[in-house]
Amino acid sequence: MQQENSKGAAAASKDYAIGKSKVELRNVSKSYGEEWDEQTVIEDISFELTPGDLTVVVGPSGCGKSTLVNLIAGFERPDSGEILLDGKRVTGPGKDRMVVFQETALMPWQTTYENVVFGPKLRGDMRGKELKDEAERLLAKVGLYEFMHKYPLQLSGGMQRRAELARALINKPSILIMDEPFRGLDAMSRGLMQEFFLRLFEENHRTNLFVTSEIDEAIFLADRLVILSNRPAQVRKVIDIRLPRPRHYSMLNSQEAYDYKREAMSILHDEAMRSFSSTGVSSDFTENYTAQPNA
Ligand SMILES: Nc1ncnc2c1ncn2[C@@H]1O[C@H](COP(=O)(O)OP(=O)(O)OP(=O)(O)O)[C@@H](O)[C@H]1O
Repeated sequence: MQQENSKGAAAASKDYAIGKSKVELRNVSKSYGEEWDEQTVIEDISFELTPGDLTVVVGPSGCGKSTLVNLIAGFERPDSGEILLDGKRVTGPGKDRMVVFQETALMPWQTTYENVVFGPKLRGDMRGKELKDEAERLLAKVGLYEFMHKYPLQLSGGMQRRAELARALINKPSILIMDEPFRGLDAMSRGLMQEFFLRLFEENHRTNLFVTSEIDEAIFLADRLVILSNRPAQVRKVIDIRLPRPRHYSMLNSQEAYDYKREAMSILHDEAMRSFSSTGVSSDFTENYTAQPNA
């Protein structure tokens, strides 16, 4: 539940109380298409986003991860089952659930600052000096203070993702949802963004859902890893990742991280095999394919 903070609290502690919501998915299913060509994408999924934790959903390409995001964000409705936010059923989108997508959603004709203030200004949630101060505080936090008057196309890919984060955070969401936000960035920018995002998360431990298809990224970030099957997506396994925080990339070389990776890879490998055999890929290929964890 969103808490009000006492006046005059420091910015960091002001952030700390925000975004500690709980999300419960109970037996959620979703299909698309008409009865005669119906395609079940999500099948009987149940798990929780626990308050203050970073839950990472990982699964094979096309298994239904974005559909899951759309359901939690309220852009889509489940066919059966329910999604609860702090015990209240989700029936549509809301600023309490902000989503950062893999494609940039920044408006190219507006400056970075204008993009960040757009939502609260439109809704009239904040205005004047309060809005300006909050936008500047967040832009400084994501390292874009000097770039606030630049247009999105004048920013690098990593900077655009950080601008999107500021644009989401200004709404003080109860949960932050990230749908493969670093996909498409080059390896160096992706690594830097992962570390940057972790620092941001570890500052206030906002309830967070992060979707990815990269195992290393998943283990590096997660408190809890939810591994999905091929479509229709079902939960194959939930693994608590107990690597210490604050995290550093070197931790991915530890035995503990290796063990997590091996377990997750083995499940995803089984899913890949099931997918190959159902599409008739030759057994020569499937027998020769083995997952090689490389922590
Ligand atoms: N609105 C829709 N109408 C019809 N089919 C849809 C719709 N949204 C998603 N699908 C189908 O659901 C399946 C899962 O798509 P989704 O984008 O959720 O998977 P994903 O795991 O996020 O994929 P990727 O790893 O490629 O990002 C796909 O077959 C897709 O075509």
